[in-house]
Amino acid sequence: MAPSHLAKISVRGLRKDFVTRDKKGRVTGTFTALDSIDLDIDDGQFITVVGPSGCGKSTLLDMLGGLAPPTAGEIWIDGDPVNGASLDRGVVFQQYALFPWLSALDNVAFALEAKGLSKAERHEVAREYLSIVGLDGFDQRYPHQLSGGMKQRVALARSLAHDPSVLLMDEPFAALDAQTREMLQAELLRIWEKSGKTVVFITHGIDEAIYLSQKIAVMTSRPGRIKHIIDNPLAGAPASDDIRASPEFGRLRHEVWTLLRDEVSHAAALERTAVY
Ligand SMILES: Nc1ncnc2c1ncn2[C@@H]1O[C@H](COP(=O)(O)OP(=O)(O)OP(=O)(O)O)[C@@H](O)[C@H]1O
Repeated sequence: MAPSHLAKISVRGLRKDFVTRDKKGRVTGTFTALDSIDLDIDDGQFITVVGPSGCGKSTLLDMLGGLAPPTAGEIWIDGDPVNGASLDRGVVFQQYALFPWLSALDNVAFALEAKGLSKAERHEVAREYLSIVGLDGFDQRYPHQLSGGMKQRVALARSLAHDPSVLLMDEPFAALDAQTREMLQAELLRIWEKSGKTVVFITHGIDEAIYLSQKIAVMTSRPGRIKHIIDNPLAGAPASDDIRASPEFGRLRHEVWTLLRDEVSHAAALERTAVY
C-alpha cells in the first residue's frame, strides 16, 4: 500500500520479527513482535501509543526513529522512506542517557557537534534550550547533582536542540514521581503547542495519554497491532482547565481501559506460558 502524501509520518504493513535463542545462544526460531501496522500521523500531531507490556511499543518507536530496520513494511517521513537515524527525529528514552562526566550545558552542547557550530555557538543554543525546559541556572550542574525530573529535562533539551520536526518519546516520564511527572507533562504540552512538532509518545499511563495527546493508538498484545485509534475530544483544552477532574476524562479513561483490558490479560497469559 502506498503512503499517504498528506501525512507527516506514514507507516504501511510494518512487521518486526525477532529471533529466539536457547540458553546457549543458538537460534531456535523467530517470533513476530509487531505485525500489519498501518498508521498515518499528521504534521504537528501529538499521538500517544498505549498497549500491554511487551506488545512492541518500543520496537515501533525504534523503527520510527530508524534505530532498527523493519522485517517487512515501510515508514515514510515527509514522503521519504526511513532508512536510518536522522537528526530530524529526536528520541527521548525513559532512562536519561546523559553523559555523567559532562555538565548539563555540555550534555546538550555535545549533541550539537554534528551541526558544525563553534563551541560558543553550541553553548548559546544549549543555554537557550535549557531555559526552554525550565533549567535556567542549572547549566553547570552534573547529572548526579540533578533530580530525575531535571535529568529528563536535560534529555529533552538535548533532543530539542537539533530542532527536529519529529519527537519520539519512549515512556520519558515513567521513572519520575507523580508530581514531577505532571509538571513535565504540562511543560511538554507547552513546548509542543509553541513548536508545532509532531510527537509520538509511548506510555503505560492511560491518564497521561488522555492528558497529552490528540490521538491515542491502542495496541493489541503480541504480535502488536493497532487495535483502535481514539480521537481525544479533550485535546486543546485551555491549560487552566483541570481536565483530569472532568467527567469526559473519566469516560475516556474507561474507553481506553475497555480496549486494553483483554489485551493486558492476553499478554499476561502469553507471559505465563512463554509462547514466543
Ligand atoms: N532486540 C530484541 N531481540 C529479541 N526480542 C526482542 C528485542 N527487542 C524486543 N524484543 C521482544 O519483542 C517484544 C516487544 O518488545 P518491546 O520492548 O517493543 O515491547 P513494549 O510494548 O515496549 O514493552 P514494555 O511496555 O514492557 O516496555 C517483547 O517480547 C520483547 O521481549
